[in-house]
Amino acid sequence: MAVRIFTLMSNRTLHNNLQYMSSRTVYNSFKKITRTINSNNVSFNHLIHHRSRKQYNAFASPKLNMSTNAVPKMATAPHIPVMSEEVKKLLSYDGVFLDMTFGAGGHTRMILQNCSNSKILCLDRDPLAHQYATDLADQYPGRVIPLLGKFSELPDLLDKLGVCDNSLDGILMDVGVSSMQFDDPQRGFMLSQDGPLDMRMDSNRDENHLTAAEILANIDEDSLYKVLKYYGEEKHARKIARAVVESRYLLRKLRTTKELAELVASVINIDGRLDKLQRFSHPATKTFQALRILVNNELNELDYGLKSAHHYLRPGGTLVTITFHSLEDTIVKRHFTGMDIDKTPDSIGRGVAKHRSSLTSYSNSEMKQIMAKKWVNVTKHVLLPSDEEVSRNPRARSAKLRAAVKC
Ligand SMILES: C[S@@+](CC[C@H](N)C(=O)[O-])C[C@H]1O[C@@H](n2cnc3c(N)ncnc32)[C@H](O)[C@@H]1O
Repeated sequence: MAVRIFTLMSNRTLHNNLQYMSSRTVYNSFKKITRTINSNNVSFNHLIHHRSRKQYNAFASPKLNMSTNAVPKMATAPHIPVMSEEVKKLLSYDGVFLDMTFGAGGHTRMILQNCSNSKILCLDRDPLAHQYATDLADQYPGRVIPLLGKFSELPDLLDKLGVCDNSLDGILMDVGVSSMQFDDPQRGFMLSQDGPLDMRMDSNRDENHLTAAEILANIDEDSLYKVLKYYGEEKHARKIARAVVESRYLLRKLRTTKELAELVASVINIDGRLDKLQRFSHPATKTFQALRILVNNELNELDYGLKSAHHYLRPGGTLVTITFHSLEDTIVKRHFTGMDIDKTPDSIGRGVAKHRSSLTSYSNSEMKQIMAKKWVNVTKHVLLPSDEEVSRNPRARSAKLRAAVKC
């Protein structure tokens, strides 16, 4: 059986994505990773775990008196929506919205309650989140349309519903992993508790979607090094990549989060690092981040999602994005500033410098490119969560919010 790592990923999109990292070598390494994984047979026998579902039912239950202003408690809320007040201000008008990252529906619920004539299309790639959206649709008849799929599947899903281009009034993308995904050891994102090394946001939705364990069992050292270096910004990428490959000969294949976390900790030989809040962070945190991005093809998906958002928003409609690490924020920034995303920053700089030295003004084609602006930024600078929010919900600490209106 041929196994594809990146479904629906054209070479062009992959190429564009990797340009963000300003490195041609990463692109080449990914071609190699894709080839390596294409040539392997794997089995898919993971089950979807519904533990978090119970939490959600408790959270969504009318008995808990879910008002918009109520801050859900950690013990009951499966995911606390980040920068909700800021999102509320930016999307506080009636219309048809698209929540591209429904999760546990915290932001959607806030929009439904704040804008009583609004309707919301609710997309998520995770079947568990989709089930939550279906439950919410029962609570708000005729106002919520649940959609199961990835950003790259959005055009097909919207086509089936007859949603036209340039028609949506507002879109939200709160990218990354939800607390339901993080906090369930069976999903494989967690460092502190053992579980299968899975990391697929889609669970078993696509039988060709490889788990982290399957990738680690097949990837070559150089490709893994590049994944860890660019997606994880991991200083010890080379050592870790070598150890993972060598472990195949010494141990049985890496199968659990604990096995990987221990291997990384033993290799880089530091007890831990401090995060932004000066809290202990496990030495394998960056390795886990890199793998998660790879398993879910997150940067390509984000690039595709931003293009689709532009396509379906009406002129004057607002897109709000929340990202959680610099690689994602760079992609959003480059879309919003209209930087030519097929060019690296270096090549743009060199091109302009060369042009300026030979001519005193911009050429017609360059001028057209400047005029063809797609977005106008609503927020002058990136918005960050307040100290109060971070102390209430430490997971908000690295959030960055940007908003732009479609031209
Ligand atoms: C941070 S959570 C969103 C939380 C949500 N705003 C809330 O208030 O509960 C991110 C969600 O986006 C989903 N997601 C991430 N990448 C996606 C993609 N490419 N396509 C569709 N959903 C995606 C994840 O499955 C996850 O449920």
